[in-house]
This record gives sequence, structure tokens and C-alpha cells, in this order.
Amino acid sequence: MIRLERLVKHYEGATVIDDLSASFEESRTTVLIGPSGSGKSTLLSLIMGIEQADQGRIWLDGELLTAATAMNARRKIGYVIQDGGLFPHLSARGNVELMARECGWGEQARKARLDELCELTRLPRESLDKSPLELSGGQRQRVSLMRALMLNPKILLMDEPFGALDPMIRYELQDELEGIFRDLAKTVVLVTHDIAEAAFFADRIILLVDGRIAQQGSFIDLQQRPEAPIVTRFLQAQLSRLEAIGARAEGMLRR
Ligand SMILES: Nc1ncnc2c1ncn2[C@@H]1O[C@H](COP(=O)(O)OP(=O)(O)OP(=O)(O)O)[C@@H](O)[C@H]1O
Repeated sequence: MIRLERLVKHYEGATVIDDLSASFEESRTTVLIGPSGSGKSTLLSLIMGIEQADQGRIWLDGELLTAATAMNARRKIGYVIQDGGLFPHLSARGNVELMARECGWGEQARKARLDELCELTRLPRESLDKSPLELSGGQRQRVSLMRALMLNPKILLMDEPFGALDPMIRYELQDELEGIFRDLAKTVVLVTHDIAEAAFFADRIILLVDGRIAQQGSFIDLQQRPEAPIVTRFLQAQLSRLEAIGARAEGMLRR
């Protein structure tokens, strides 16, 4: 479980996270959505301990995150970003095994875990010997997911993990990943711009605007019981185009 308590973060004098408190429940998927620049990635960086908050506190599994605990805390967290963020000078295997090697895992333990993860993510074993540059976008994201899961962290943070994929691969991977989240019972925080993706994955959606929570709840809550005009505007910006096309198609069918 992750608890954020009155977080504030400034960049160059601008307030990017503004007195934000939230909890992310164990084994649940929370999706962060919001306009560009609303602070979604910054929030993940704060939870990862990559960036430090100017005010407020973060608790990971009941332990306060500080500069001294950050390194250890990071091992409880798997992190997947758009396009994988893999090291190009290492093979896919090298990327996946990196942290395990650093933690002193022996060859047998690493191999056993790699076998499990190849099966889980449906990555062909021969892809492991390739450079990330030789993999397709979908394969890169599978490798990135394997790397994030290697140490079996309780928490998975995902920053637009499907953003760079073509629509069909994206659809396939979304489907598989939703099953993986459910089976592994991880605490997942996923950032996306796509409201359909948010509705598909989320036990709960948090809509961030200007570093504050504009509303949190299910997709239905946001759609049917918006708590501020910006919630309606944000949803409409994505939904109205499809609805308009649907309505036009229906009209043409009736004619
Ligand atoms: N390292 C940094 N230095 C200075 N400003 C930063 C830094 N990182 C983020 N910002 C600023 O903080 C604000 C929030 O950025 P952030 O990346 O968290 O937003 P976001 O909601 O993830 O945006 P997007 O959806 O476009 O990825 C933006 O105005 C951004 O320019």
C-alpha cells in the first residue's frame, strides 16, 4: 500500500504537485489521468524516490520514504515507461537480469525466474539474446515488464506503457497485462492519457489537474457524477468525438 500525505513539489518556482494526499490500495490498479503537465509523471518519480518532495511524506508498505530508505524501497517497485527505457548496450536478458545480479542472485535462480517471466509475458526465449534495438515495440515492452517484475516487487508503476505501440499490439498487450495484474495481485499505478485505457484497467481513476486531484472514483463516477466542470471537459474531449461519429452513423442507418 502506498500513502501520500500532503505532497508539494515545485520546479523552477512553479507548483507541480500541490498539497496532494492519496492512498493506493494493495493489489489494486489505480490509473492516473489528466491533461499534459498536470503532474502525473512527477508523482511517479516521487513515489520511486527519483525526485524528492519539497513538503509532505510518502509511506510504502508502512515505511516512511526518505533519502536513506529510497534505495531499498526502490527494490519493492517495478517501473515501466513508454518505449521500455531499456539500456541499448545490454541484451534483453542483460536488462532483465540487471537488478538480480546486483542483488547477488546466482545463475540458477536467475534462469528459473527468467523462464517464469518469459512464460508470463509470452516473450519468445530467443528474443532474450537480442539487443533492445532489434526488438519490436511490443517485445520491448514485454522485456521492460519482465525487468520490472524480476525481483517480484509488490508495487508496479507504469508511465504510459502502451503510448508508443501501434493500436493492435497495444490492444493485445493491454489484454494480457490486465490478466497479469489480476493474477499477480500487484499494487499498480498506471499513467495514461487514454480514457478508454483508464476505464479498462482501473479499480479507481484519479484525475489530476494542476497537481491536485480533481476527482477520484470509477469511470462511471467521473462520467455520471462529475465533481467539477474540468472533469466533464476532460472526459468529453476524448469521448465526444466517438459519440459524434456513432450518432452520425446511426442517423445514416435510419435514413
Ligand atoms: N525535471 C524537471 N524540471 C523542471 N520542470 C519539470 C521537470 N519535470 C517536470 N517538470 C514540469 O512539471 C510539470 C509536470 O510535469 P509532468 O511530467 O509530471 O506532467 P504529466 O502530467 O506527466 O505530463 P504529460 O502527460 O505531458 O506526460 C510540467 O510543467 C513540467 O514541465
